[in-house]
Amino acid sequence: MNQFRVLARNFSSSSALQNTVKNVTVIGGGLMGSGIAQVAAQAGQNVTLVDVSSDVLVKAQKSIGGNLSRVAKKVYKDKPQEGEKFVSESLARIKTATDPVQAAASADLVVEAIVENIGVKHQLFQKLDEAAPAHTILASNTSSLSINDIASVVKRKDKFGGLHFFNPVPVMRLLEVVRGAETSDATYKTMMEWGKAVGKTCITCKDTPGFVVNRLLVPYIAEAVRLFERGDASARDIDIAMKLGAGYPMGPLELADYVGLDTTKFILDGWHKKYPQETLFKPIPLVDKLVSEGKFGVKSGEGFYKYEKK
Ligand SMILES: CCCCCCCC(=O)CC(=O)SCCNC(=O)CCNC(=O)[C@H](O)C(C)(C)COP(=O)(O)OP(=O)(O)OC[C@H]1O[C@@H](n2cnc3c(N)ncnc32)[C@H](O)[C@@H]1OP(=O)(O)O
Ligand SMILES: NC(=O)C1=CN([C@@H]2O[C@H](COP(=O)(O)OP(=O)(O)OC[C@H]3O[C@@H](n4cnc5c(N)ncnc54)[C@H](O)[C@@H]3O)[C@@H](O)[C@H]2O)C=CC1
Repeated sequence: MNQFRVLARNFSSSSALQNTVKNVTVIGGGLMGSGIAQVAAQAGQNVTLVDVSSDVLVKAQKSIGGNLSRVAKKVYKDKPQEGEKFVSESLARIKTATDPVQAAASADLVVEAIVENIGVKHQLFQKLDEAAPAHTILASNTSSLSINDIASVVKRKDKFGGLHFFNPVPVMRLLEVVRGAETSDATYKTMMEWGKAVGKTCITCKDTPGFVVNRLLVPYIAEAVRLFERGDASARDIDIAMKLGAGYPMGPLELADYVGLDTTKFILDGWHKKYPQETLFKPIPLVDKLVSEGKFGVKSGEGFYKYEKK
């Protein structure tokens, strides 16, 4: 089913959840945080979007507005006035802030989507744990770090878990709900219900490297780069092969450019350090070279392919 229809259906289906999660604070207003804020606001929740940078928040509001209009054009194709109302009401539900402590004080759920750095995440969660009311659930959108490692600094380990979204958030239909070692049944249930309320299909995974999707995607992308590095096939042909032969929407090298080669390197290096015996996670000289040259993929204008700079 089309994602936009799923969203439309869910605008009215979140009433059961409204008793538990009414106010959501999303920390990190970048690529993922802005998407998470959008889907929560679309589903009728009050959202506070927090970033250290007010410029990022201005940019996030602009991109959310644009993406909401895309949704409205599809869901309210024949009712443009309702579409406009949907956009303005959803936008009005999103407040912005630069102080996570203040923003957590009124939250039922906090979703963290800041930089993928365990030290920075620890500093933030320590503050949030102190500032948020006792009932508040704290969750991380980390793509590669361990939920238990992140949760190690909070007291409320029973109210901590992983909510892993996919890029682009408004379009990708999956949410991975990750239980840490001490996540309670009640917290898990609320996270699953919240995911459904924001229009996602939820799957559950233990706290293992990359959960389901990235555990499979990272070795797949890594093998594609190694294939290209060996000169077995051109980048274009590898991508065409996986799109037309395996039905993927993007080929593996296009996808590596899309998620960022710096991110790919960061994940591989982190996992290699933690699991040195696992050959699938071994560093890839070509990725290291491209990253050292500043070729991160779409965001820098060049990776395996060249892109127009935005
Ligand atoms: C080493 C790896 C390690 C991973 C690192 C960390 C990452 C993670 O933790 C987890 C991840 O996110 S992994 C990445 C997951 N994402 C993917 O695999 C994306 C694959 N690509 C696609 O699905 C489509 O090309 C895509 C949907 C992107 C674009 O589709 P198309 O090529 O058909 O382009 P369009 O025709 O422009 O768009 C299709 C429909 O989607 C709408 N749309 C696109 N972008 C949007 C956005 N940003 N916001 C809202 N709507 C959006 C677009 O309007 C269109 O809608 P329809 O007209 O209804 O089809
Ligand atoms: N980019 C992707 O495809 C995906 C990323 N993720 C994860 O989501 C998280 C965020 O990733 P992106 O949105 O791509 O990053 P991004 O770089 O676009 O956004 C991160 C934002 O966090 C802000 N920030 C940094 N430290 C902060 C702090 N202490 N308090 C408040 N804001 C702070 C930055 O100013 C920046 O705007 C990471 O953990 C990443 O692993 C998960 C799924 C997919």
